[in-house]
Amino acid sequence: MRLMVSGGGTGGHIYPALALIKALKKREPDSAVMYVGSERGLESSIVPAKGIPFQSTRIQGFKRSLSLENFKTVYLFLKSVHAAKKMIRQFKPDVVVGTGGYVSGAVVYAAARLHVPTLIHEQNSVVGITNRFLSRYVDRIAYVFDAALDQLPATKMVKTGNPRAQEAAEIVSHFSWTEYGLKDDVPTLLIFGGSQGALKINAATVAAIPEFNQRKYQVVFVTGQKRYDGVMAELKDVTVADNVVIKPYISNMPEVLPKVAAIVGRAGATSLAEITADGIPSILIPSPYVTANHQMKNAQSLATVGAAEIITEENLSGTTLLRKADQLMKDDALRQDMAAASKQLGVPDAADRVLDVVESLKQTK
Ligand SMILES: CC(=O)N[C@H]1[C@@H](OP(=O)(O)OP(=O)(O)OC[C@H]2O[C@@H](n3ccc(=O)[nH]c3=O)[C@H](O)[C@@H]2O)O[C@H](CO)[C@@H](O)[C@@H]1O
Repeated sequence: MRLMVSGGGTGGHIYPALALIKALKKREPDSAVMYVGSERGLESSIVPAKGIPFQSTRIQGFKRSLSLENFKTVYLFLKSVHAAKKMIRQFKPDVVVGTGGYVSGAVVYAAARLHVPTLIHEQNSVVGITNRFLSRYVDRIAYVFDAALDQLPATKMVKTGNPRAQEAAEIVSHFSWTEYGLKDDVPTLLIFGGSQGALKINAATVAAIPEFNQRKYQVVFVTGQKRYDGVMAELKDVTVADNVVIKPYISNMPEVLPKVAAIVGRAGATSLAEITADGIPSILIPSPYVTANHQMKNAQSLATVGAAEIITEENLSGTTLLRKADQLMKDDALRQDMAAASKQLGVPDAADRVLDVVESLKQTK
């Protein structure tokens, strides 16, 4: 198999693509892979660091208001389609897969124009702008939430789940909290605001730290790479006790997650795929800044079955965060019930399901 994959901008689009590549390499070790990302997205550092062949192109998103920048966006899109066609002619993929983000718009569109079989993966319950555009041109659409069904062409849809769920479910973790200076026999609460960190979650956590210092559980607070210095500056005069650790980013999340007792986080689709694959209880604070409030819908799919609790960003403060965190961390039975409900939603063979679709597309060539 020669597979070209494109997805980017943010971790939620990149990690499913990487999980798919991992599953392909396991199934067909001789397969060749090319990842095409944007020059400035997170993928330009994450993907090459994994030793995966990576090519990039310059691209940007549309501004919602009428703006001259939008002419530049169209220009960069057309230029990227041209560049992607060149990459496709060179690499000669059997199939091209897009996992979302502007860059995948250009690459998958280019592939469809060149009559290379195409598949897109939609992680969310509300379809993103890129996948909405691509849905007219691609051969198949892999999806996670049934809510996406009536937003896309029914004949192309295949339910697969999110490939990252399989990576999370299959990992044999040797991670120890001692690597963070913490203990392995104390329950750990992981707080993180998606792949880039979230200002409001960071502010509430900073406010709660003096109280977390007194708790019998441990707290790992991940700020987001770019927000770390700001958080540390705010905590300049605050004592951070031994049971609290602050990190800018966790690069081995699948290893860390199985050792986590509960999560406080955003409700990005890829995070939720991991959380449910591992069966982890969570307190979700959906980002209100995303298309059609889709994180709230993602979060509700967990909350309605008792797998998660929701705090709206409006109601988020150090006090509300602490109250919910205490409730969960002090009640082992509640955590167990939520964990079981969470696991019910997991799709631990999602990557294989996507690969099956990829293989079937190759046959159509
Ligand atoms: C603001 C925004 O547009 N967010 C979207 C973005 O979120 P975002 O990029 O935050 O995506 P998710 O929360 O879905 O996934 C984050 C990914 O980053 C990983 N991670 C995170 C922190 C860390 O320290 N280390 C690490 O590896 C997580 O394990 C996960 O694999 O893409 C998702 C699609 O999947 C959407 O549902 C989200 O609405």
